[in-house]
Amino acid sequence: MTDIVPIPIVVVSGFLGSGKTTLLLRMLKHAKAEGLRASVLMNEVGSADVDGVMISSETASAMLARVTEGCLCCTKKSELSGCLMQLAEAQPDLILIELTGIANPEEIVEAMSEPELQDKVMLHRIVTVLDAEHAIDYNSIFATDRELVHTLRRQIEVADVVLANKADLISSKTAAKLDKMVRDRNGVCSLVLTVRCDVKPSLVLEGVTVRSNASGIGTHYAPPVRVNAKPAGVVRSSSPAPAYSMSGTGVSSSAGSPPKSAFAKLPVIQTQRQSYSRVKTVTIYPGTACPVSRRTFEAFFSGRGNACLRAKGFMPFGPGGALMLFQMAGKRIEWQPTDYTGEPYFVMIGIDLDHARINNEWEKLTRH
Ligand SMILES: Nc1nc2c(ncn2[C@@H]2O[C@H](COP(=O)(O)OP(=O)(O)OP(=O)(O)O)[C@@H](O)[C@H]2O)c(=O)[nH]1
Repeated sequence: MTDIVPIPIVVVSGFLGSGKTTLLLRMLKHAKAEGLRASVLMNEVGSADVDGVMISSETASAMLARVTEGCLCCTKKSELSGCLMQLAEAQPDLILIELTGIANPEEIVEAMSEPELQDKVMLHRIVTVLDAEHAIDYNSIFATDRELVHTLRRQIEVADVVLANKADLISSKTAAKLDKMVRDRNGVCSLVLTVRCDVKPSLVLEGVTVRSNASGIGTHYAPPVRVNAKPAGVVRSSSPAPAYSMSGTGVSSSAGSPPKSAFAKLPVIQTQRQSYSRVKTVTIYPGTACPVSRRTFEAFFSGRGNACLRAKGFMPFGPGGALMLFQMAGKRIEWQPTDYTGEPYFVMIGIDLDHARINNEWEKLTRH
């Protein structure tokens, strides 16, 4: 007998700039090498979709859907089921969802349980990427935004896999603190220290196989097995030993495969709250002949504290004015070459960002 098997979904969550797109790119590369057709749903809290530009140049065979200007877990939740229906129609072997850095993944799971989606898609894994350099301090840094603190906590509590990413930037002492912080919140997840999300792809994609035909009939996908029967909202402290741990010098793995999503069939908590309250975004289009130097541009973001948690965009600071991908995460700035050929722009994301003030400051800077 053959069954129509729902398409597995991997949800990638984690705070702004932690490394979600880095992980997504790795998983897409792996999927392609394995002959898996992956579709992607990207969500950006602002109006400009920098990550979507990076993903589209990486995913020749995949279908890409984008939701911008809001968070799929709250303000844009009503769009999620339509997007997933659309992506499912193309019968990919896998759907990857990259959430905004301020999204609560449990809300996505809730939306997936809508009747029209139930036999089309199923949760495979929730993977949360942490910025190992800063994650321990989030509670104190964001103390004034209770919704955000709750969201960041839930990102860890409901994850099947937690990547403590940016391990190149932390000491072993910080790694030990991080290990404890994650384990206090989630005793069952696989927890791995990573640099640039370099993780064994099987930890995320094990069990995902090529669907044998376009209708999905005859696939060998094994449905998730719950490893934890406690209701959502309960901190899972006593639990089976994780398949991977973060102790010692880094990753260690034990025998056996990592668990399928523990969260797939947990009772859903109906929550009405927004996942953040004070995080705002500003997008600036400086024009093709940007009148400031790269150094002045970089200085524009410094000293802003929580008012600039993340910035990214495309600016003409490459050789001969070529566009470069600009990334600022955790106060660190990176520049990379890009295929993007559109108009230069950058996005700033921060707490209580004042749109008019940022615009004024930018204009003032460019007049000198
Ligand atoms: N030093 C260091 N930088 C990293 C690592 N992983 C990612 N980055 C950099 O961190 C920045 C943010 O990475 P992304 O993958 O875009 O993070 P993200 O979570 O998708 O960001 P948003 O979706 O915009 O919130 C980029 O400049 C990356 O190159 C790492 O392990 N170490």
